[in-house]
Amino acid sequence: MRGEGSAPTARGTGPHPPRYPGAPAEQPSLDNWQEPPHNRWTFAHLGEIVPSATVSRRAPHPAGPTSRLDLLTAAIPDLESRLERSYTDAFLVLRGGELVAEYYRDGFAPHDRHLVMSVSKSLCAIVFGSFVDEGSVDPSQPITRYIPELAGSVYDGPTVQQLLDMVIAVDYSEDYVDPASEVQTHDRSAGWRTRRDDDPADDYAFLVSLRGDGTTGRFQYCSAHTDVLAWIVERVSGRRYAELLSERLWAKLDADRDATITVDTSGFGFANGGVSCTARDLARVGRLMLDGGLAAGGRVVSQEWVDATLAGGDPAAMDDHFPGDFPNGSYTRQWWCMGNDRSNVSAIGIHGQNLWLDPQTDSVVVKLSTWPEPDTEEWHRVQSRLLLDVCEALDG
Ligand SMILES: NCCCCCC(=O)NCCCCCC(=O)O
Repeated sequence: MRGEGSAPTARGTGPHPPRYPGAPAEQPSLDNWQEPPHNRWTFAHLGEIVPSATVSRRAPHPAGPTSRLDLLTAAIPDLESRLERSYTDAFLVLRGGELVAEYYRDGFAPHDRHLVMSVSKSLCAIVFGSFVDEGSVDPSQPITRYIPELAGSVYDGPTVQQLLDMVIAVDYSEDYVDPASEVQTHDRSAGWRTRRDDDPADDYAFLVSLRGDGTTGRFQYCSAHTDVLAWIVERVSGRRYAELLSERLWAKLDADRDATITVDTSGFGFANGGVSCTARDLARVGRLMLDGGLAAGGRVVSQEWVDATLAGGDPAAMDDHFPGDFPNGSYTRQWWCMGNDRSNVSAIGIHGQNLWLDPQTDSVVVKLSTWPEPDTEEWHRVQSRLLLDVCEALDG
């Protein structure tokens, strides 16, 4: 992956996959995108360079909420008001192949994409699992075997499996509302907030800057770890993460719509939180998990990978902080495992995003929301109570 087409990098983090095959060393940027040879590519990918709005072919949106909840309301009469009160934009229940219920708030339609925040992490893990399956990544190996540029960082020593399970002590505050937190520096490096002069040049450079005390084994939620996973699959394939997410997952879902992922100035997809997609397409991802890694377009990831995810991780590794009331909860391969008697497993994103699996009823529940706060114990409780009530209604 070196030489022609390798993207220039922030010092010490490259090479990275080129934005497009055959791109010269100087990659497309805000300063050169209108010039050849970049314009051949940028004119068809402008959203990666200049913020772009969607011009919907369906405008205006239908007035009022779209709601089909009748199969659940006998068991949960106040379902619609609970969805409203928990700032739901989209809600969907799929049992086997049957669409049992669907709800979209006023102003949000089934074809609208919604930011899924850290649900993106669980999508990344599926892509990552496909690389493990084919033998190009070995989770027992040190992270620096794949990304030597991480030598000297917190990632110098831990294994890939520890990265997947987030059991690395890292100087990274995941306090979303603290301007001094690392998660906000991470956001700025990735183009999610206005840059400051001394910020790392891009997400790769941010990852290289992270430090820790060298201990492993205790769960510490850290969004940066997912971007390292994405970096690893980029490095072993020589392809951009956005392309890998498309080829290895999205293209196999028979999805209604393309998903999107935000990119930084180097074109690196924000694997930990930057995916947007429709509720129905996200439900297709849940389906493939319950179907042992098989999607409409063929096998995505092995049954073994899926089984290991659904089996859960080590509850003893968790701190007391698990979203909702799940004392036996665990985290493995970028999924939250509730450790309850239903064996629920979920992809979770701040502000109320859930891709919730209920193996007992072979059901997937998607809830996409816009809670006014990113992440409070109380909101997680409200959300998980609702999701559990839906599962219990499906039992009946
Ligand atoms: N800054 C970019 C996006 C970060 C998205 C973070 C996210 O969605 N996190 C989910 C946290 C889940 C619950 C964690 C907890 O309660 O411990």
